[in-house]
Amino acid sequence: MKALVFGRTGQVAQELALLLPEAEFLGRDRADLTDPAACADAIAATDAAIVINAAAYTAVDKAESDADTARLVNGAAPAAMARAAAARDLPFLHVSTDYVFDGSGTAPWQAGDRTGPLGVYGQTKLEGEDGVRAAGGMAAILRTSWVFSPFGNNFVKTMLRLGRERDALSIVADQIGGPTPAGDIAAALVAMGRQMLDGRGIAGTYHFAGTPDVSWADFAREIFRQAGLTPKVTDIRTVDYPTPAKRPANSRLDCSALTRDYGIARPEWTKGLARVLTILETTS
Ligand SMILES: NC(=O)C1=CN([C@@H]2O[C@H](COP(=O)(O)OP(=O)(O)OC[C@H]3O[C@@H](n4cnc5c(N)ncnc54)[C@H](OP(=O)(O)O)[C@@H]3O)[C@@H](O)[C@H]2O)C=CC1
Ligand SMILES: Cc1cn([C@H]2C[C@H](O)[C@@H](COP(=O)(O)OP(=O)(O)O[C@H]3O[C@@H](C)C(=O)[C@@H](O)[C@H]3O)O2)c(=O)[nH]c1=O
Ligand SMILES: [Mg+2]
Repeated sequence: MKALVFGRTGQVAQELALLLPEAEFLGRDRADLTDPAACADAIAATDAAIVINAAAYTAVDKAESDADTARLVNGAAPAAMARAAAARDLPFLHVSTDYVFDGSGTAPWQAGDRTGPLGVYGQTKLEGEDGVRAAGGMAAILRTSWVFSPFGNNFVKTMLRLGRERDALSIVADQIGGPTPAGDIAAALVAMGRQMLDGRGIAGTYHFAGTPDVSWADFAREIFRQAGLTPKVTDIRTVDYPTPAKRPANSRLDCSALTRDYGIARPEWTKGLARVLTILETTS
């Protein structure tokens, strides 16, 4: 699939590179998302058949004190990309987050549910979504959650480091969501892209997360179990782990629309975790 991908070093971008060696990946040096017009120019000039945005400002706490940058990268740039793609009739795939929701209740969120971001990251990601939806064209937004991979920074790699350093860890147990392997996100994007290029795509906002839903503490326990590490994990509440940005308590995503419209099912994240641990073992 001849794709133009924004992002080169990120988790999803690196997994996309494994699936799409023929695609073109634009790093920060080729397209800086703080310059939305430059992103639009790259799309205007491309000979690719489809555009994927896998870049974002993902430092959730740092965004609280760096809102202007986060707003350009997560808000203005995806909007400009979507307009440029629509102007050329190119399908556009964009990735978003569970953090657009306020985390209330316990029911899995549907794509059309009321949003209510609790912090700057979620707010700016929502602005990006709104810009993509307003641009029209064959655009799909894939909201996902709790992404992990062998690449970059993520909760799995943090836990492996802390689990080797410490005998005991305190992990929040009142935030519930679906950990999602970046490799499965990349595969979902490729499958959606192919269906769009075949004329079978449906524009809209979709959810995609690994199953089952768990707390961060339970996620940590499974990481340690599979990795053969034995730190004691204590459940704590969000109020006992203060952070600059507030995070949603309920991040459960209802992913059934993606299965209905694109035939893509929720991946079992324990399997993706095993693959990630194998890759990390053989590369470290
Ligand atoms: N990580 C997660 O847990 C989750 C992520 N998502 C979403 O999934 C998508 C992919 O995330 P993920 O792969 O984890 O992201 P990463 O944090 O792994 O990577 C982010 C990427 O964006 C790039 N980037 C950041 N700022 C700029 C900029 N100004 N110009 C150009 N590139 C920039 C980074 O480049 P560089 O290396 O140069 O900084 C990096 O390649 C994003 O849309 C994110 O919001 C959704 C839910 C959960
Ligand atoms: C390291 C650590 C974290 N935690 C908590 C903090 C937080 O609530 C949770 C996860 O920590 P993180 O810093 O990985 O969380 P965070 O960076 O907020 O992860 C989010 O990233 C963005 C990009 C998304 O889009 C979200 O889907 C989500 O994946 O674990 C502990 O309770 N104890 C610990 O020792
Ligand atoms: Mg983080």
